[in-house]
Amino acid sequence: MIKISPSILSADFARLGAEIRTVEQAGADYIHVDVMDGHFVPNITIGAPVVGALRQVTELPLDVHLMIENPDLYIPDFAKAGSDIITVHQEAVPHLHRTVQLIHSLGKKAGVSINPATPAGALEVIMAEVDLVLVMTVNPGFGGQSFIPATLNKITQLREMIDRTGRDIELEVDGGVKADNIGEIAAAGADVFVAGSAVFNAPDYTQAIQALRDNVK
Ligand SMILES: O=C(CO)[C@H](O)[C@H](O)COP(=O)(O)O
Ligand SMILES: [Fe+2]
Repeated sequence: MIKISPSILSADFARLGAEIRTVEQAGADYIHVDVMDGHFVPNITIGAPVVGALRQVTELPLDVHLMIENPDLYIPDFAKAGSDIITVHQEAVPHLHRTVQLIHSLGKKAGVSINPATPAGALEVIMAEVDLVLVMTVNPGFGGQSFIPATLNKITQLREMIDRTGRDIELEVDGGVKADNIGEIAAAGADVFVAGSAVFNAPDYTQAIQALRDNVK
């Protein structure tokens, strides 16, 4: 069973509460929240207060993707605001094991993400500790970009690494996921799919989420 995590980056920020309710009714499994600081990535989005506001309008797990430098400074705020999964970037963190321990100490699931140019092997040692691996399939910073096909092989490698642990680790893919490519991404081994523009730019969110599911064998 796959999971769909609509990214609110492509939602109407002026009507965020209504957008979240609509996408929840449309069959979303998670709500993906993209946090950007203008340093790790060339864009600025939202912070913990917005996560706290979203927590009031949905029961769905909040899947918080931190594209920020020094995440240890802000992880307690995101945990308190009601995040369920907190994902940091391997490239942004000097002491990844310590950061994963911090997330777990706050009672949250810990995810680690890698950029398109970072090899799968960068996660080998931390794999025993994480709950979720997030593979960026576009360069982080913006919604609506095209899937980078060279990342498919990395998804296969990470699936093998996860299976070797024998642990229940989710393999999430983020960037350029559409109904016409989700099948091959799922075949490579991913089981959680972030979809921003594919859902929020569609006229009917229920149909858009169903179209994603229908293309996975
Ligand atoms: O982390 C992200 C960008 O850095 C977003 O989650 C991602 O781009 C989703 O948007 P889309 O599905 O439109 O590609
Ligand atoms: Fe994201």
